[in-house]
Amino acid sequence: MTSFDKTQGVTGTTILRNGNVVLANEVKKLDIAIKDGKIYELSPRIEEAGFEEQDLSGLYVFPGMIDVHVHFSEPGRAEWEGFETGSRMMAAGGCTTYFDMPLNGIPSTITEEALLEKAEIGHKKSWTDFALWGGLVPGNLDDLEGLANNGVIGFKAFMSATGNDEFERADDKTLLQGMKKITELGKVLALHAESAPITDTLTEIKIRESKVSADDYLETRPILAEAEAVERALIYAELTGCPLHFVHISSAHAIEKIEVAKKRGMNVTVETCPHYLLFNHHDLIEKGAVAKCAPPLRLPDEQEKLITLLIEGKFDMVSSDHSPCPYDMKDPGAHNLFQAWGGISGGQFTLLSMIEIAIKYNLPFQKVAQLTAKAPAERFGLNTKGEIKEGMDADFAIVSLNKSFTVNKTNFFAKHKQSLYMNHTFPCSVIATIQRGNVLFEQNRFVKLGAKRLSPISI
Ligand SMILES: NC(=O)NC(NC(N)=O)C(=O)[O-]
Ligand SMILES: [Zn+2]
Ligand SMILES: [Zn+2]
Repeated sequence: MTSFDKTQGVTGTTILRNGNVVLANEVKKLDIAIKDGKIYELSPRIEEAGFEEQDLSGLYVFPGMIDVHVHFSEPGRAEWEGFETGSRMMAAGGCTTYFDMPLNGIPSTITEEALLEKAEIGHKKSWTDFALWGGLVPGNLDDLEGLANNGVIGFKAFMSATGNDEFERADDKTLLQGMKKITELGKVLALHAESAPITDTLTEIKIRESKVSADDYLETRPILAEAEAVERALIYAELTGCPLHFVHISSAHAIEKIEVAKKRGMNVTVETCPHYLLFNHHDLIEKGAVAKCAPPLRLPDEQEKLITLLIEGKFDMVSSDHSPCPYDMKDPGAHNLFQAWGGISGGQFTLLSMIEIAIKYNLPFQKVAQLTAKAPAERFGLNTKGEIKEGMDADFAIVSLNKSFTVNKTNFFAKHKQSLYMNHTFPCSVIATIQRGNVLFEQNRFVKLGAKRLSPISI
């Protein structure tokens, strides 16, 4: 079993030998020389005096995952997750950079002051590099410039209820004015695209009629609610020229609309999450609140459509949307699903999920690397990350296909151990995670190094 030398420092000089390296266009057996945290050389056989060596025969070397969508809820609700456990969990899943969302923490990241406070906490506690989203909410239009000047990776707004009193959804006027400003600031606006009028109205009716089962929950968030919001947002983006990123898209209908916009040359990207690909509405019925999210897990036929769209390259990237909460907010015995927290806890499993899907559907591993690292880096301006090539940061996820991984309470490193993924067996496992040339995680052992907050170099 490969055991990494954890003593090497940032200036560590190491050759990772014989790994199956997942490049942008192929997987190739190569040596990787690391020097001063960068990929110094890539070639079939490297001879460098004085370099440490690690043999990676039989293992796969992916670019460290860049997860653009997590909620660590700190400051203010660190007991929900927090930077310390959240980022450590991500490292255990082969993730070397994450973008933390502006809501669920208190205060929300909707002012310059809140951003700087959160950045300081992240610098102290994060196990991996990270970036921070700013929020667009009613009334913070004048804060957007300060947030942009202090390096937010982009802005996030909700078109439906957020589940969070401290972060209001954006009404149409806020959306339009915000898009105009965000265009001027040269940033991207990420959107939770579900129609508030549709979801709120259908929810009120169900609650009034005391119909609060899993099926009732699904009926309150129909695919049309997502399609309508996507359509409206695309029209506003056409009006304002605002670059858009749709988060956690869950339906083929929404993708149809996004594809038309892309073909018309609009600046729009779209993500989905592994839970929409690996699970479906029957898991909500069977497992209850741990499977509750918004948009909801869809019926099996929609799940199949999403997998087909993924294989066809219609999703730009995949993120976890890790949105955990304290145990009692996901009470498995909750008779009223509507009262349970909406969010899937599983940030550790995105890369493993994508490799599972790649193996099952014969998707080349370079496509997995595109979805989990290259596309996020390119979309959000991280120009030293996202691909294994000379000069880039030495960020890697070392994966074994010869060792399966069954999720349990000891190998799932989130703060709260309830998860939709509990007892799920992946056909692969993360052997080690390396950040800028240093071993962060290896076989359930962690090494704390010190993280960098990233701001986009250019969009
Ligand atoms: N406040 C949240 O964490 N919401 C999240 N919850 C989900 N997806 O169920 C989200 O991304 O919308
Ligand atoms: Zn959302
Ligand atoms: Zn989210």
